[in-house]
Amino acid sequence: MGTQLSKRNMKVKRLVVKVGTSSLVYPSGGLNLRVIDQLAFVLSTLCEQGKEVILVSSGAIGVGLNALRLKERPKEISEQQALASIGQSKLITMFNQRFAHYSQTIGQLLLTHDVFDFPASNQHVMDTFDKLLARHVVPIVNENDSIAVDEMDHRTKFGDNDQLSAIVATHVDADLLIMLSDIEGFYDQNPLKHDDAQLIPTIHHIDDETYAVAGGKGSRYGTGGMVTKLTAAKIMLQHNSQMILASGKDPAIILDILAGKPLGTWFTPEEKGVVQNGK
Ligand SMILES: Nc1ncnc2c1ncn2[C@@H]1O[C@H](COP(=O)(O)OP(=O)(O)O)[C@@H](O)[C@H]1O
Ligand SMILES: N[C@@H](CCC(=O)OP(=O)(O)O)C(=O)O
Repeated sequence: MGTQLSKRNMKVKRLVVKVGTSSLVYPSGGLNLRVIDQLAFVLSTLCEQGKEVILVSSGAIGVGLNALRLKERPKEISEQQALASIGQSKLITMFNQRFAHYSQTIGQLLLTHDVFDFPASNQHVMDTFDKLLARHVVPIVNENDSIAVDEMDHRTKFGDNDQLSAIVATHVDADLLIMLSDIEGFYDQNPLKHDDAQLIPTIHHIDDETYAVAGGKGSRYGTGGMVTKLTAAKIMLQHNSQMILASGKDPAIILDILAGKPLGTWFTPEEKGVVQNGK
């Protein structure tokens, strides 16, 4: 546990932040305006400091459910896709308002998996990211839930935004992926079921043993639970990059993470996992 007290070495120019539905939507269904506003403030501040920031935001279906006052996610795909269409436009409107309050321009990118599979479309989406970042705009990314569907050999779904955020982060060569969830980090057992679960501060390798302690989702809005977060971390490690899993309750945590404070769980290749002792 010695690393808990040491500052992390964080040199980040290009950053991807992923925020899950559980951080954006209250258990009762309403939008968490405080979190949205703080995210807008923190990410705008980082842009002002010259960093390049991409936000991958979930929430389309959760916000759509609330807009129609539905308590349960409908089973039918077309119903879910209609909800995503309603929720995504409300969500981006809210982000637009809050970022505008901090004089920050945003852009919306709704992606499907095939974009990354075909070289020309992959190149185009990369060019779009580059142009937006060069103009100090924050791209806000989600899966295009209203049209994504898998058929035969045509794969358009990512399945979950944890993997989408890692795919985006590796494609744009981000220095760091910060994954904000409803939990402080990765624990040695599911903290919802075990009171004595311990937070693991640093992970260099993900193997079957790591997956064995990853449980399912924590709220009715979450999708993948810890399994999809580990898969995202694995994608980052394979790309010799890093991810920090931390709580999205207070998005100001992003500033502390970038300052090197040992918060959450740091998934990092061994050679990058250097800490500055005593600073
Ligand atoms: N080993 C573990 N460490 C931390 N959380 C775990 C673990 N196993 C299962 N979980 C659960 O995973 C949940 C986070 O996943 P999820 O509900 O999908 O969140 P999000 O909406 O942020 O994507 C936590 O609330 C927790 O209950
Ligand atoms: N694209 C979906 C979210 C999928 C997803 O992975 O959700 P979450 O587990 O809350 O990050 C939506 O916007 O509702």
